[in-house]
Amino acid sequence: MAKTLFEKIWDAHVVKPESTADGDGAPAIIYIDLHLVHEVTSPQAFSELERRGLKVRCPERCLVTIDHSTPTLPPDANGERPYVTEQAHQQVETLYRNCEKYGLKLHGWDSPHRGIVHVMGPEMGATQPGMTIVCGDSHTATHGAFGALAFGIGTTEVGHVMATQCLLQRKPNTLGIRVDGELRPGVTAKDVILHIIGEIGVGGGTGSVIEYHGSTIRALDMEGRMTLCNMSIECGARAGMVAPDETTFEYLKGRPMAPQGEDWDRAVEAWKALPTDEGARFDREVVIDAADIQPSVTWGTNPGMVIDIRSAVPQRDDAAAREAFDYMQLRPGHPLAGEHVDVVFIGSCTNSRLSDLRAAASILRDRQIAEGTRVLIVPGSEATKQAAEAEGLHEVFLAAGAEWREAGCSMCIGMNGDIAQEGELVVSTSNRNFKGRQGRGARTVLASPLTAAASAVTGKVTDPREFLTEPMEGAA
Ligand SMILES: CC(C)[C@H](C(=O)O)[C@@H](O)C(=O)O
Ligand code: SF4
Repeated sequence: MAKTLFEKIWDAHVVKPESTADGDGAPAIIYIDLHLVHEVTSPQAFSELERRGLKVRCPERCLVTIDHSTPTLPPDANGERPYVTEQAHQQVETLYRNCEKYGLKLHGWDSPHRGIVHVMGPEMGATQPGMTIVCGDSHTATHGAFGALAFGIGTTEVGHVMATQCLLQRKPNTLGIRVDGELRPGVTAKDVILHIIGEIGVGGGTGSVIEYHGSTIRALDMEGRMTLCNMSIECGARAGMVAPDETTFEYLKGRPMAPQGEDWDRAVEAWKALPTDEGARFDREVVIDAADIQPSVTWGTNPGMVIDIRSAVPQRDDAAAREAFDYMQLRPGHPLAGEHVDVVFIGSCTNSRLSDLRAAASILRDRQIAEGTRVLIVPGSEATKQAAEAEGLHEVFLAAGAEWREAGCSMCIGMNGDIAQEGELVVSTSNRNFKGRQGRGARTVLASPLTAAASAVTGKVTDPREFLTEPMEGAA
């Protein structure tokens, strides 16, 4: 029978199928290949292990790091890290202690790989096609870019996976999102996913595993595919995935945790069998034309409130829109482009990889950031930071007047103290624009790294095509 990518991975990992015998049916038990762990959602799970006197079943299947509560400013003269609160400090210290106690390798401050868990997993080659991957973190969907089934779990489940390497799950349904055609100049993977969420809405993927396919998706590099899959959760999907292909294999080859030698050849053979079979059906399908996608931004307080950057904020009069207009201090029918920008944040597991930093640098090179705008650029991992510095990107950023920080989640969520002030407008390459996400009263506009960099230069929400040297195809 023809199967989808999702079905192949699901079937290969079922330890015990869902029982439908008793009406409700017990969920399936599935095996987990890789468990990503960070300091925020692990403490209770470790406490539970301790309470029950259990061990971590497969320490070698855990990839552990610190990312959310970590300061992005360097240590002081005494080597002290500037933690925002003692609680943030303790969260990190607790993970150090738990890793020691349970025999887990922690990519802590001294690791050259440390970073946002969704950036470092792929970078290390830990994320591989065909795997089941979980993390106590909603943006685990990022790893689906490799043709893995990757999704976020709750803290209780983090404990289950630690103890058993298995998880109870109901089989989700599938949603195919096909995007065909060439992207217009200045349009990036971030614009594709913002456009998709704008089209299908924040509930458009609820309960589903999305497979992104079509010629536009095939043409994306791995970092673009990660950006795309990363935001799947923002339309309510359980996971997002892209079938593996040569682009995937080329990215993974030679990475520290990827298979080597003959194992590599065997792995690639197996991975080639993963893509959705001809004739396999998704439960639902959405089709998008790449030509319809423009640089996109959010205007409201959820990631589905999206407009083409040249459009006016919609003339909506429903309760959600009114609340959003009020919080965002925007008026329906007026353009968002041209609004004063207080802060630009380039970072997060959506857009903090080398290609994102290069995109930002392509606009910031030999330019200055507008007066009255603060720009924070935070690489996703220590390895990304090193790679960016090796090609001099940090010099471009510093010369433009931006701040160049240590790797971590930073202002995506502000748990480490990197926040915007009340009322400030932030153009942010992250994935959530909820009220207060980037600081109490801070107003978030989600955008691509190109749009963020263009807005940094002008100090206003700006169409990045104003900075492109190529002809502005489609621009009115
Ligand atoms: C802190 C963590 C549990 C949370 C998540 O689940 O995604 C965070 O990463 C986020 O992006 O909101
Ligand atoms: S970068 Fe943001 S979205 Fe990603 S894991 Fe960290 S807080 Fe969550």
